Amino acid sequence: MSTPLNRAALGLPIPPVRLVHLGLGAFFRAHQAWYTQHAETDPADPQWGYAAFTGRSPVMAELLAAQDGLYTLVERAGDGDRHEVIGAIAEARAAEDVDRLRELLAAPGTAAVTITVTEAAYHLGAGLAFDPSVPAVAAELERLRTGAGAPATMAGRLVAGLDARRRAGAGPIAVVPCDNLPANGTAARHAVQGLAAAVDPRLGRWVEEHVSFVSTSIDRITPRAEDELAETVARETGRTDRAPVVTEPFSSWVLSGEFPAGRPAWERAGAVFVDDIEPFENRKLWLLNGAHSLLAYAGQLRGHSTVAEALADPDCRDAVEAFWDEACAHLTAPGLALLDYREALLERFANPRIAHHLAQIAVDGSVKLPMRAVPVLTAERAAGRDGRAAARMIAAWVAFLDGRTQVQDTAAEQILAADAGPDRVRALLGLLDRELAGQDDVVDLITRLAAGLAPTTR
Ligand SMILES: NC(=O)c1ccc[n+]([C@@H]2O[C@H](COP(=O)([O-])OP(=O)(O)OC[C@H]3O[C@@H](n4cnc5c(N)ncnc54)[C@H](O)[C@@H]3O)[C@@H](O)[C@H]2O)c1
Ligand SMILES: O=P(O)(O)OC[C@@H](O)[C@@H](O)[C@H](O)[C@H](O)CO
Repeated sequence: MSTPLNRAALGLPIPPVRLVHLGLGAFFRAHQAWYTQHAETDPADPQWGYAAFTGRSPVMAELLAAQDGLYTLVERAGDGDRHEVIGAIAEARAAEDVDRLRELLAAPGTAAVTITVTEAAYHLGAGLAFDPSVPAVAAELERLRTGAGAPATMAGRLVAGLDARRRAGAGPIAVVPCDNLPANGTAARHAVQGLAAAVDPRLGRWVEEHVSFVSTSIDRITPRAEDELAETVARETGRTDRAPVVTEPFSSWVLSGEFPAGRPAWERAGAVFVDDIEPFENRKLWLLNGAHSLLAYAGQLRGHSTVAEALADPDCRDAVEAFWDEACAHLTAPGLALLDYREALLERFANPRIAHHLAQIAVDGSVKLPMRAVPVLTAERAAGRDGRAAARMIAAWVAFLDGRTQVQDTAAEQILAADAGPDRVRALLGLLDRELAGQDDVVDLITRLAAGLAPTTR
């Protein structure tokens, strides 16, 4: 018989809320919440707690609220599992509870807001810039200006909360995006400050002066939990947990920026604070996430369903190694230890006990490939080479999309509307990078590579 998961039974105090999170998904619970718990000096008297809001569906908030914000983090190594109850979430809230978000941000004790809402949810335009003509942004602007309807996007909700903080005179705060975007602090600033300024220039100026947007490079492979995880946890721990998370043992967090209202001592848990984050970001986004996207499309075309399966296929593995060779030519900062990094990635990807589904990684390719394939392809071309390994990632995406009637992508409409004729590759490439789409030799190369990757040639 298993026992319920609650604070009274485990003798776990509720930490005071001094942090807010937007996007209560698996990664936040495996990463930022874990770092926060491990930053405490006295687990019996924690100093930093989270109020965490879902991004869309309220389900995770309901599940966690029913177990006092507690959940089991399963660290899954190749040779076994380690279970830990995480207590850093003091409050779990539905995304719609914007009144509570306003209240929390208006409190001077709230020091930082972390974010994991997926790359697409920043709703940025070309060059990751603020663009009021993006439909989700235009609709949010209308709601915020007229008050007709509650804010419904990450940036809109944050702008509403920051406005409450300004009115309360609660002082400066840090915003810490933890999504896989390059210069994610700048991207978050564009999304939030851009929207604030468009709603009210005074609010825009306040955000500029009082909000520190911290850039981060975040890493811990955290796949969607399998249905049977709750059962396994009950068997192993003797506790009923309706919201466990599975993750790998490895974790890394590199941050760059100011925390004007303080922060947990995340460095106690291994976080690293740097002045120049770009080389770390590019190493992670190109080598890890780039390889993931390549495997997601090329691997599924060859009939594989997980990262480990695809990596075991020599054809996919060679494509990854070739892409890494190209990317590494442009990772020239000292101290990146690229050979060790690549070796460690191969080991992490091959973890046979982590079922990281390629279908999950394949979502939103139109948003991810501009950060994972395009920079390497562009850099290779600038160096006088054709960038064929990076082009192959794009070709695999094109071949993967071929003939589909449904696509999980924020640009699904444009993808499905792309003409099936000779201009198809150019149209799809145009969704990733307009300049590359204007270059005939790039379009030809991707067309040829895609033809060689079609599922029928498996
Ligand atoms: N899972 C990982 O291994 C990992 C590692 C590093 C970084 N990340 C970053 O974290 C993000 C979330 O990953 P996850 O594993 O937690 O996914 P998840 O599906 O478990 O959670 C996603 C969260 O984002 C919210 N969300 C999704 N679309 C949204 C939208 N349009 N507007 C507002 N909120 C939205 C969801 O409601 C949910 O709270 C990734 O997209 C990535 O940028 C993930
Ligand atoms: O989370 P996404 O959708 O941005 O990308 C899918 C994976 O590449 C990603 O989740 C990695 O597993 C993660 O970035 C590892 O730290």
